Amino acid sequence: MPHTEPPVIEINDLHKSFGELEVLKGVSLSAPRGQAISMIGSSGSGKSTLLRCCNLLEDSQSGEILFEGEPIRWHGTGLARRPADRAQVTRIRTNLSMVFQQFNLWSHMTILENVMEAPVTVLGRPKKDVEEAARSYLEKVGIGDKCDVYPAQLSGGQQQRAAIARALCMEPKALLFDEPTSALDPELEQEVVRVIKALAAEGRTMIIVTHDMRMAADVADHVVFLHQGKIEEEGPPEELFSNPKSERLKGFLSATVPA
Ligand SMILES: Nc1ncnc2c1ncn2[C@@H]1O[C@H](COP(=O)(O)OP(=O)(O)OP(=O)(O)O)[C@@H](O)[C@H]1O
Repeated sequence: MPHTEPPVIEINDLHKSFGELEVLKGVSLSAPRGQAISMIGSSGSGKSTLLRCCNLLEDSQSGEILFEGEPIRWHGTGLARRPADRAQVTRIRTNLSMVFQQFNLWSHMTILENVMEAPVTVLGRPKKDVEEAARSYLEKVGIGDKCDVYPAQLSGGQQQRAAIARALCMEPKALLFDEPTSALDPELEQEVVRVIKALAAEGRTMIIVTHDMRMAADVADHVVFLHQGKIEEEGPPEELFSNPKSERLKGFLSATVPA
């Protein structure tokens, strides 16, 4: 029998509320290894929440989350449901590196120290090996000459590329991007988009929440359109963007894609 590899991340019928507000209303999503997924949708549709549920930064009230086929174990139900096994959460979280809109670099550390911090302190990897890897990832994202400067000395685009190098240095199974270009001036956006595109071309598993429809189309193998906490439509970018089926997606695209 052929061996079918489980997806890196699989979510089945996930429900998530903040108090009375139900934000995810039964979402199922699968991120097979090597696939880049763009997640689009109006403000408030639940994109960031879904991304944060993937690496357990948010709790959820019902539904399954699996990492490489391994289900998250829960205790409690409803609003009291929490992951039951902290060690499992830590292991999964270190395998799903997140890149945030606001970069979240440590301001008191140099760029090299920022990139080295988690692999050394969280994963306990030897400093010498991590430094070598960190320098090569900084080179890869085009800021190999910025190792010894502090974040405040860099442009937003350079800081975001440093944050991507930091995520890569954890050698994760997937990268989760939460609006990676939204805080950047348009002229700096492109340098970050180029890096993300190169990562997609390498076959990295990625989920990218974005308002940038061009990036969503260029980078992804698969696009998911979220509307009010449900997946309204999904498919390959060439189909979704040129031949949207649902009226909601048509309306969303006509409001967001420049003519
Ligand atoms: N920590 C929280 N506490 C309460 N409500 C929250 C919290 N985080 C998000 N929400 C609410 O959940 C809904 C979905 O938010 P989310 O950030 O996931 O949407 P989004 O699609 O990513 O939006 P945007 O594109 O504006 O970032 C919104 O109504 C938001 O106000």
